[in-house]
Amino acid sequence: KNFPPGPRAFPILGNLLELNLESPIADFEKLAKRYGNVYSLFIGPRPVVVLNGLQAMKEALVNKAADFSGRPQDLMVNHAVIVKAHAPGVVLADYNPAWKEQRRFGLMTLRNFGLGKHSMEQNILGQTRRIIKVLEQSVGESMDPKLLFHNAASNIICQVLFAKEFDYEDEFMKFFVGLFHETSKIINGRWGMIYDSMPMVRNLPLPFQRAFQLFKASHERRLEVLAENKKTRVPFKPRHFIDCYLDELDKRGDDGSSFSEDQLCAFLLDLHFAGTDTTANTMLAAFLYLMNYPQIQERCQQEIDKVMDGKDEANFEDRHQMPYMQAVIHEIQRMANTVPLSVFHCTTKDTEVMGYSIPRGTTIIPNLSSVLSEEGQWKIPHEFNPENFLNEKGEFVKPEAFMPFATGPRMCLGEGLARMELFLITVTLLRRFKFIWPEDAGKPDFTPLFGTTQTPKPYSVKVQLRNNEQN
Ligand code: HEM
Repeated sequence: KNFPPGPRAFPILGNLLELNLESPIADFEKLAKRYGNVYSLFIGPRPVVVLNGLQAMKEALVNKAADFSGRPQDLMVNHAVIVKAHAPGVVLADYNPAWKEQRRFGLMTLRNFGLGKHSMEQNILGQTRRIIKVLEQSVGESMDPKLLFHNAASNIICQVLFAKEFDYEDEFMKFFVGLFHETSKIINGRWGMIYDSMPMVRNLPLPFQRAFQLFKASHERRLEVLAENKKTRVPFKPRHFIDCYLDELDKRGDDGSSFSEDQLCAFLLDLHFAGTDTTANTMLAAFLYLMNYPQIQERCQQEIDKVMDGKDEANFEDRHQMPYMQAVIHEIQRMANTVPLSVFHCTTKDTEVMGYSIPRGTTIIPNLSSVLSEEGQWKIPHEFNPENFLNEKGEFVKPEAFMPFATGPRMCLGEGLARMELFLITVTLLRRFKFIWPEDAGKPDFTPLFGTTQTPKPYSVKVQLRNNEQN
């Protein structure tokens, strides 16, 4: 009763046949025009409510945060990623004291382990130097930057988690970057939909079993990393996230808290997965736009040259002197729309949003995409234009509708790290190179490939060394 309106559902598949599963974003937009900013759908037998626009998003995720911050528990992603049921990690954990405890620990540890401090900057700049080396070898030639950014993002988070970086050809690196890529495709694709809609097929030897195998194998690898670190660990002299977590376990003993080695293993995967694909795909979008808007790229470089004059390396504080660069990076995030439907939420009790009643246990899709291009919230909602983040004095301003990291208590835990990466990598690369869209590349296609994390269609870059003093 008083459930949000939506299209009529068919048995078994619900509304799946009406959605373009290659990318349902445009269909979601059409449905909002027809039914309003809060509407319902059936994904298979499961009712879901889609939230669109800033007002609905704020009412649900911020004002009624406790009602809307659960996570659905019986999707393929839960079954595949969570190898031990009692240790769900953070991303997929339901809204409960265990999640809160783990999240608080994660945030605090990321902060203490150098966010905003020198060590995290050095970590990011170190990986950027590796990118530079590869790009220098390709001056004048076209090259696909995809793995470059994935490897860099993976190494940055591995440094935080267990103080290790890997060669791009290393088996461990290839395994994890491949795991993220392959399992996202399965979970977000047709096989994931079939698994979620038809419980009777779940045990059949269908292609989605591959995702289960890969996550199990990744669990074994995480156990190996943990065992290796335990051999050299000195209690209460933490070197990285794993040590901090083990110290916390020692401190707590058997206090009945949610801390355990299994939880640590789940947390490692969460941070590695969530911290790799998101940042790397945003970086890919960044260079796609910068190459195809050469005047914007040049204006960034002028600002960078001015602020960096006489300095060897950028630091995160430099952003305050670079309003244009800040505007460009935020505009890239707005257009990249990297996590378009957030991570699905779930209601924790019977509740209401925008006047509609939503029963407990309803899956909620926060359509972040709808807010990032919402008319009325942006000066130029449907175009790539840094003016969206600049006032008349040329100062950087961040509109409330900028929520690529979502909002509310479940908001991205890695926002601080991600923002630092996007700034330092982009500024450092733009200072050294001019990025050119290859002559034979045809017209750019900005429409991303859909997924929990969207990525630009494959493309190539060409770089030229810039003639500043640094070169
Ligand atoms: C541009 C980069 C990134 C974007 C756009 C992004 C976006 C998001 C979004 C939309 C969510 C879902 C929030 C919700 O459920 O309401 C999320 C959750 C999360 N992100 Fe990120 N993220 C990025 C980078 C990172 C990085 C670098 C890390 C790791 C250090 C990270 C770790 C997490 C975790 C652990 C969660 C789950 C939080 C929870 O459930 O409490 N993310 N992120």
